[in-house]
Amino acid sequence: MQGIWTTERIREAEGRAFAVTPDGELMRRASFGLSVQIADVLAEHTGTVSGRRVVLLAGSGDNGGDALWAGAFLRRRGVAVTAVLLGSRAHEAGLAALKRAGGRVVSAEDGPQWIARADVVVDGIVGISASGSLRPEAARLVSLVEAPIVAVDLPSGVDPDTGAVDGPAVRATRTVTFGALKPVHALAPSWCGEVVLVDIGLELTDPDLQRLDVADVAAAWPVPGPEDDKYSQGVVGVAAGSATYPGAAVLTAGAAVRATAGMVRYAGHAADVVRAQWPEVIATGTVADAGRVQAWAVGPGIGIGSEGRDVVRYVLGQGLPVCADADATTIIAKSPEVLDARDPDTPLVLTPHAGEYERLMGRKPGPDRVTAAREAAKKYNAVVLLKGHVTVVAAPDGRAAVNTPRGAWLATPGSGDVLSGLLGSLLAAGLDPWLAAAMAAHVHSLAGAIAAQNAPTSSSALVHAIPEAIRSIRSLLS
Ligand SMILES: NC(=O)C1=CN([C@@H]2O[C@H](COP(=O)(O)OP(=O)(O)OC[C@H]3O[C@@H](n4cnc5c(N)ncnc54)[C@H](OP(=O)(O)O)[C@@H]3O)[C@@H](O)[C@H]2O)[C@@H](O)CC1
Ligand SMILES: Nc1ncnc2c1ncn2[C@@H]1O[C@H](COP(=O)(O)OP(=O)(O)O)[C@@H](O)[C@H]1O
Ligand SMILES: [K+]
Repeated sequence: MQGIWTTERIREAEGRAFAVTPDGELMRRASFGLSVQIADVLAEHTGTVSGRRVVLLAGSGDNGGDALWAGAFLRRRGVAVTAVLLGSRAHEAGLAALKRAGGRVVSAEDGPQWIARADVVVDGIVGISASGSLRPEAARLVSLVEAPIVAVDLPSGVDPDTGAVDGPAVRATRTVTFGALKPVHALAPSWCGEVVLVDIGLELTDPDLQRLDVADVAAAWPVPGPEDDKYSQGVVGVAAGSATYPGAAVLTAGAAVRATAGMVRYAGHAADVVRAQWPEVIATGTVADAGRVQAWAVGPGIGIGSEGRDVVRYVLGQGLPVCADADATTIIAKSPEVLDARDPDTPLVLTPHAGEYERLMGRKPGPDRVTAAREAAKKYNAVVLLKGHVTVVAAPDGRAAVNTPRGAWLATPGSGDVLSGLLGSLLAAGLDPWLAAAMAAHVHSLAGAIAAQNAPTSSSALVHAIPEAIRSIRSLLS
């Protein structure tokens, strides 16, 4: 698991580290690591380092100080460095170091002519003490940049703790952060670009947020053993689709088929279509006739009328783990009494997108999606997987995981149905529901990238890419 810490926790850890390190040492470590990364981006984009031009956009705080010190290190490698000073003041020691090393210092007014000729621009405007989007002077200069941008600690203008952007902000090619990952790095990947973590010796435990490593998913993915049979791996029940939406049934059941070697049962009006597409599925017309399962995936395409409501109430009443998706979330929002059928100790995973979240909570998720997911998890005593470009998974006990996407090809109809089939099969295998949801999101986005290969894809292709995604994850173990 990768740990992610809020800026408040980072500041506390920095305070502890300050107390036991010589003055300026943490910034020296940070800015040296930063200079190495700036040189790397220079080499990647221009082929060389020496003789290239770097412009530093330096704000008034320590973030600007990091940039100025990194500029001084780059001077030693023959880079022409110009600092454009923003804000009311500049980091004194950093400014002196850059000047000593032969760097040029100009005012914001003179910035544009230097920015126009830069090979790389460094965003040292603001770091973890940021509030709000870029101020007008910084925003104007950033809008002129055509060169790749290396962001110091985080892209300025993006909220460090939520990743929200509500005005001008920096879009970085690479973000070089120090000590530990902050929420912005997981929640705003399209603003951060590639994120590189430089160790400056901070000590942090008990992360506020987590992100699954491939190795975590590989280690926890259920694999049949010699003693297993088709039942013992966990039978997943799929209650999805309808005469109007048979595709939802095919996709949800198909994802379960592709994600597990165990049995998949289907119950609903699309039994014939499901059987035709997936002959290995045992399909029946109603949930009551489905036979024994170890978990249910319910909701995609079932409709939100009384029949759908009865289906949701039935599966919630079975004392089994349930993934309630799509129409099932709307039914729960509109008729919360269906939850009375549930034993509160049995796992429930809700998988709303923003619109379904609004129905469940009576308000939009807003810019702080982690808090939004945590609040819904508390309210429903359920794991909540909040869908979007970045998916957040929160448990009622406060654990939260973030899945950083691999592109946006999953924004295609039916891809949520695939996610619920995947998740249902992991619940049936007996995994902790929070881990199951985070793993499903991870494999879903990897399968999306495999299916897409940088071109439009479809949810059917996504289903077929699931084994390849699992194979590539498990290849780590061999
Ligand atoms: N501590 C450590 O151990 C280490 C810390 N390190 C580094 O320090 C950084 C944190 O530095 P920090 O705390 O000095 O604040 P920082 O983020 O530079 O902001 C400063 C000032 O910017 C302003 N400002 C605010 N919002 C703004 C906006 N939207 N647009 C424009 N300006 C805005 C506001 O000042 P104002 O202009 O209001 O006076 C604010 O006070 C951290 O990210 C890392 O890079 C590393 O060296 C490793 C060791
Ligand atoms: N822009 C995006 N980038 C990455 N993933 C996305 C994006 N938009 C949607 N997704 C993912 O695609 C899936 C869409 O699910 P959902 O909204 O339920 O769609 P549908 O009902 O069509 O299946 C979710 O897993 C979501 O996280
Ligand atoms: K920055």
